[in-house]
Amino acid sequence: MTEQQAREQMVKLGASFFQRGYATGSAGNLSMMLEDGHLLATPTGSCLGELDPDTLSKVTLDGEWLSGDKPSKEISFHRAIYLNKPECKAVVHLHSLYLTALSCLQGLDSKNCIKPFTPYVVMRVGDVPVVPYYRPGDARLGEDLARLAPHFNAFLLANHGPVVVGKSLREAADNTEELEETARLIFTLGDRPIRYLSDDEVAELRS
Ligand SMILES: O=C(CO)COP(=O)(O)O
Ligand SMILES: [Zn+2]
Repeated sequence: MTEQQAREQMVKLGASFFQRGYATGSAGNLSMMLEDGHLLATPTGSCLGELDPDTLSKVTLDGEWLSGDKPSKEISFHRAIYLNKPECKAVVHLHSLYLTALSCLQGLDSKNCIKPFTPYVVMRVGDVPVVPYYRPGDARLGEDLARLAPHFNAFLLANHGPVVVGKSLREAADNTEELEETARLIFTLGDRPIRYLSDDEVAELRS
């Protein structure tokens, strides 16, 4: 994919998230690795529904701002993931309604906040650890994600929202939607007893 195609894809996926209510206002940020090894990211304060391919931020893996508008304040946690997970080529962070609601619950299992009850989360994403609450932009988000990145494909920032990685921006976006819909199912099911997948059923999906 050329850099221009990458820019256009980021604009298109941002608009798609926004139009379907997964992103609102100026919350959330996207990034992807370009073929030259630099990162393309959404500018700080930008609305995912109104991105401009020509003003997207370009930064080095070391965090040097090369071109475009000022990068997201979360660029350091995006970088921490790329630096610690070589197969990761894209990162999606949203404040989507149901995952953010889930992130505000007390008593989440910090090792995996989504106990499997449908197959796709297991097949596509796996366990989702919880990162403790820090204010947006705090360097500790990057420190914690650096530690977790080698082992997981998605993370829930407590009282904030999801972070999902992928081998492409398309994959990271699809997996974010899968997780968001799963969180929606959790709230839809409410207090009704859930038949969780058994250990054998989960193992079969992972094999
Ligand atoms: O989601 C956000 C902070 O966590 C949005 O921040 P940016 O506008 O700087 O990307
Ligand atoms: Zn955020």
